[in-house]
Amino acid sequence: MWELSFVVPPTTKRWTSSSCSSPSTALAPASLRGPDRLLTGGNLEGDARTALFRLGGEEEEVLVYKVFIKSDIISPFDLAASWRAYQENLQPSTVRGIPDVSISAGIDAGNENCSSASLELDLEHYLVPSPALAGSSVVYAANLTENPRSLGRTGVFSKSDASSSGLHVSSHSCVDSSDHFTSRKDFEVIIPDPSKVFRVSGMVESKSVGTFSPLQKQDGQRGLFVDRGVGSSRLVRSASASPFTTSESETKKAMPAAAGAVAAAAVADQMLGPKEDSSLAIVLVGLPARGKTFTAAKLTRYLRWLGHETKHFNVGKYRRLKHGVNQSADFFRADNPEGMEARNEVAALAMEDMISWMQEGGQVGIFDATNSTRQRRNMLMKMAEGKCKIIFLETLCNDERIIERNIRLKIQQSPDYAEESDFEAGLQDFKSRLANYEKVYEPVEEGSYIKMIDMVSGHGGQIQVNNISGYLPGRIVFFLVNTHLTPRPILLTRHGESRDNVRGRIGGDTVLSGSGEIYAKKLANFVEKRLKSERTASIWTSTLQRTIITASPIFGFPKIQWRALDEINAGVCDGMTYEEIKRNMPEEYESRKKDKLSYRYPRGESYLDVIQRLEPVIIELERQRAPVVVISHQAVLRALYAYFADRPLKEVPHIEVPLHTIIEIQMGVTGVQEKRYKLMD
Ligand SMILES: Nc1ncnc2c1ncn2[C@@H]1O[C@H](COP(=O)(O)OP(=O)(O)O)[C@@H](O)[C@H]1O
Ligand SMILES: O=P(O)(O)OC[C@H]1O[C@@](CO)(OP(=O)(O)O)[C@@H](O)[C@@H]1O
Repeated sequence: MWELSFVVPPTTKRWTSSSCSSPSTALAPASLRGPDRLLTGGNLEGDARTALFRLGGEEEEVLVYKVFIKSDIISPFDLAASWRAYQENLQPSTVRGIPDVSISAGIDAGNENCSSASLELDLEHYLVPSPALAGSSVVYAANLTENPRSLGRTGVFSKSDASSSGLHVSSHSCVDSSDHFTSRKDFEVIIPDPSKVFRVSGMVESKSVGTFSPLQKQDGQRGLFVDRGVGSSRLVRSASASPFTTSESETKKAMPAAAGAVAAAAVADQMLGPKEDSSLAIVLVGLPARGKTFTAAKLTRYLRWLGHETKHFNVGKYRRLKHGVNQSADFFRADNPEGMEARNEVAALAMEDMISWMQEGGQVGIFDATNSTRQRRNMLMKMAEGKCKIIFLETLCNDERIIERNIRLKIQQSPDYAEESDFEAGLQDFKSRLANYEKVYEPVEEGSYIKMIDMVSGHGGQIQVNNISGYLPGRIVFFLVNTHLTPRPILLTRHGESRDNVRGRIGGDTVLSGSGEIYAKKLANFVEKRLKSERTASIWTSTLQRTIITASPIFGFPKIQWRALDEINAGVCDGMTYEEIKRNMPEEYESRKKDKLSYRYPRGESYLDVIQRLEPVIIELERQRAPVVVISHQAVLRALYAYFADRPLKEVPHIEVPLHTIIEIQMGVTGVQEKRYKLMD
């Protein structure tokens, strides 16, 4: 197989598939690449459609090739890029078939490989078990929240509840337990003259709430404490003359498992002095069945993935443990003093637990309950005073159909109705409970708040914010603005096997092996069949050829190249085998083995770096309403998958993402579900 490249001058007026077969250019520089030879300096000559290569030498050897041109429509951008590349490098253009954004033509009726008539694929036939997310049953998010410590102490806490937490992750983890969880390499901070920057006595002002909090340590404290993005009162000037350093234990406690923007914001906050309280409480507000637990779980997942230490406290879980699962609607009446007292008590216990955890270094606590009266919210604000900043997150929904659907989902999922065999009776009870709440509901008008109004109906939704400032709250708002509930699949796959994969070389930018090419075709068939009933969908690739080539047989969908989807940059190790790294750079090899998550290749990236650059990809995947096929790389897909599967950061570098396998993430009203298809043996 020989590949002919030629360059079209920018003066070419028209260059479409039809003009391709009779080019108006008289002379176009050409090169020819074969399995063992590259011929440059040739010309593609006008109507004769022959490529001539004058090889020089005494005999002035000339090679003449007859050329048959078959081309898709070439965009002006491609043409310009091709010409620029030629002029700059005097080399054959390396511009590959697909520009940054391209819409491939519809399916060519004459092309057997692509026509749906040839599709015999039975998708179910390729299904394989998924390691983390149960394919069919969804775990109710409230069950996965924090286990009550305070109730544990009083002996009310039951063992079965403890084991339900985190079930979908831990039971199938495939993780190397030798992992560590520090990321010091990301925090080498050099500060020119610290004495001019910090003037610290024993107290630090928290400007946002105007309170003063004592420093945790004063004399003799060394080093820079990083607050993971919400500000902290823990920064002090180094007491010694040495540059800012931290002891091992301090580092472990205070350093975020994050890189890039998260780390930069944390360090900047520290250098300028604490602007905010050290911990942030997101307190949910809303009537039952308004998506509070759903939203709390999703936000927890996002913040943890970014490297912020976050916990989700669900007051319902405390109530069930302390008072049992069978409380009827009466328990929730505002004029039932015992019920009110019991509910306030469990709310206070959960808040206490959350604050204790924050005082041990926890960063973001998500406090999930109805918190539907001003009185309840006042109680929480009092408890938080001087300890953490509170932002209320209210979920409002005016669409009766959505509320009805949510109620039905709750009867199916909530442990409150697990023992109720009569669905209709459960429904009636839940509706009375809701009416009890509605009677006394007071929308949030106090403090800092974010209101999500009709965000799931798909139209007319909005987010209102009041008195929100700071790095992390800003990110939270941005995340919430972009999330929705429209069901759609996200298909994640690595590129087909590359030639470097075969040789065991990391990184690089090689084309596909034979079996990689077969996968590309099978993937195209799969995508066509899986998405045939979808109105639209898009294909995202990295900018490396192994993903672009894998996407090339897919027709009919726009293709987008993202640099953010490029494989982890292996820096000076790019192109080496793991064996070569071990032999030639044993220290690097050992460092990576010890802490694969935060190890950064010299002049390259760490997994934490990769996660940071993938944040816009996650936001866009959340925002998209149509299906997306992501064709990317092992490290990148580990990071993306960890977000959807809610896997802890330390597991990310070890998650199994095999070649020639499609991971289908189904986003929907009950959360995230997963299916895996293995297209080749
Ligand atoms: N912002 C929202 N508004 C309305 N419904 C939502 C929202 N977010 C999620 N939902 C839907 O509400 C259902 C019930 O949510 P859940 O979190 O259990 O309610 P709550 O905690 O408010 O009682 C979810 O399964 C989801 O489909
Ligand atoms: O972090 P590890 O486990 O090394 O995995 C990432 C590696 O996976 C590889 C294959 O070994 O990805 P890819 O298949 O995209 O080429 C390397 O390029 C990359 O460095």
